[in-house]
Amino acid sequence: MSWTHRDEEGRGRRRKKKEKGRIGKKKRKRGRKKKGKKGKKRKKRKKGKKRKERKKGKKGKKRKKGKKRKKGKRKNVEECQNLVVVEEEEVVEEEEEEVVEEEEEEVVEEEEEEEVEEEEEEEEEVEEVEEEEEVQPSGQRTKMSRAADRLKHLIGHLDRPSVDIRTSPAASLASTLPLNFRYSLDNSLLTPEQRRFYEENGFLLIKNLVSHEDIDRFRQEFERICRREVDVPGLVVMRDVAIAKSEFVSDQRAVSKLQDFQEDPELFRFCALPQVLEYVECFTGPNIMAMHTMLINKPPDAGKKTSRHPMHQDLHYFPFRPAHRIVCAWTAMETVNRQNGCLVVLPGTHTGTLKEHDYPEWEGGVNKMYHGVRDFDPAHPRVHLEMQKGDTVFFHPLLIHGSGMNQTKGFRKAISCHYAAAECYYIDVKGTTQENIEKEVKELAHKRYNLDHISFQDTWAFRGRLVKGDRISL
Ligand SMILES: CCCCCCCCCCCCCCCCC(=O)SCCNC(=O)CCNC(=O)[C@H](O)C(C)(C)COP(=O)(O)OP(=O)(O)OC[C@H]1O[C@@H](n2cnc3c(N)ncnc32)[C@H](O)[C@@H]1OP(=O)(O)O
Ligand SMILES: O=C(O)CCC(=O)C(=O)O
Repeated sequence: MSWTHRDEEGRGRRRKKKEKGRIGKKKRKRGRKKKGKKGKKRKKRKKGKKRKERKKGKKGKKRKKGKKRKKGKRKNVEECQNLVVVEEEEVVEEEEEEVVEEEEEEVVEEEEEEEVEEEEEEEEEVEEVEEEEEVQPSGQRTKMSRAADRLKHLIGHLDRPSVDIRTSPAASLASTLPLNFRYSLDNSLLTPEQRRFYEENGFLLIKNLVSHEDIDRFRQEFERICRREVDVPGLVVMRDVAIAKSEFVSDQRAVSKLQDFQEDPELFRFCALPQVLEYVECFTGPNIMAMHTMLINKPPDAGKKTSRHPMHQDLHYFPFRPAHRIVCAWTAMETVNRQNGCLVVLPGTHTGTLKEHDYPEWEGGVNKMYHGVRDFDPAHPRVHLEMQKGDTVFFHPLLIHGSGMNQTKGFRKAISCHYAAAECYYIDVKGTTQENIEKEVKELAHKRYNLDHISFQDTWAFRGRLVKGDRISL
């Protein structure tokens, strides 16, 4: 079963296939684009009355939509199944259902879902509704079928102009984005399907994105660091809690994670790889900061399950916003699977809020700063992201995720970077659920660097590096 959206190598082939099916859609799209601005304005005036009438009828319509809304939700899970491995039995049944679904039915579902969204967002999207009606050159509506009309509207959504990320006031970033494309920006890289997948699930897996040659170089550099052949300023070396107090071994067996390798030119190359950045840009926009870097060397579990990473949301660690302009790129440096503790994600949780985090009550102890979400729905479908060397997953900082125990004898390696739009802004976490991590980070800064008055925000400003465009507010 395939669980990725795209294999880089297979990209061209699949695109061609899709293109074929989209010819009709494209024609309609072109028709709309040809409309001039004057025509649009004339239409706007005429449509004012229509809008009022629509709003009048909206309340009654909304009540009827309850059933359809449910259907839309189910579809999110189904789409996810098409692209990822889902173990839950229930979900497998749903997947089988989907296999027998006709293409036609899918289109109708899309239309229905779109209709629900359309109504929910009608207030903000008046402009777009107008644009849809302007497709007719004569000013009169053609006899286009209702279904085709809706499909055209959907295409209109996929074809939105870029969302403009401004430097200030930062708060406007969150409020001005259309709800249905809240988590990604207009771009020419993601297919509508990929974009929709990220919007609905909060992650996107791209196969074979980073070359084996690059990964081998990162591995060699990691080994050199472990052998202490290179000294990297600012680097934080973590040992698993199970071995932290044991005798020092000066090789990779003693290191479970490297953090903050921004001053290591070889490892930091990962953060600036063009093929990674082009995906990152779909979420952050063109001004990109690499805020946090890690090379994770998940050790074989010493029998106390300390190699697990509790379920968490990365945003818990970040005093900057907005969340939807932050993204993590996590690349497998070898095969990662359930045996050696692959990533586990709860699809769709990125649409929720930041939850309270604290140390999990694990018998075998837990690594420093490894906070877990206090409560999440244990029945939420889980997706195990099994990946091959070079595969890269991009995920949202509110997505609840973690990783399992490494039950093998090998060290499971991955390299990652958290990126943020340089336009993001720092927030004060006082009085929020992030106060506990703020306290720990400040203590660590004091202990390591003797920095007494450094703020939580400054620990990030100090470590962040620009990788593309201009450094703005971060
Ligand atoms: C300019 C200021 C810079 C400040 C640096 C801030 C770092 C902030 C990290 C933020 C992470 C953001 C991540 C976002 C992405 C999502 C995630 O990855 S979630 C997980 C995030 N957390 C971490 O990655 C932290 C992991 N922990 C570590 O890296 C290390 O534990 C450590 C915090 C670096 C340990 O540092 P330090 O206190 O300097 O360690 P030691 O001096 O070696 O040991 C002190 C003490 O603690 C014991 N110990 C050592 N390692 C561990 C461990 N892994 N778990 C538990 N305890 C550990 C050690 O035995 C010593 O104990 P003692 O009793 O004092 O002898
Ligand atoms: O690599 C892992 O095991 C977990 C990484 C993770 O959860 C993270 O980067 O936030």
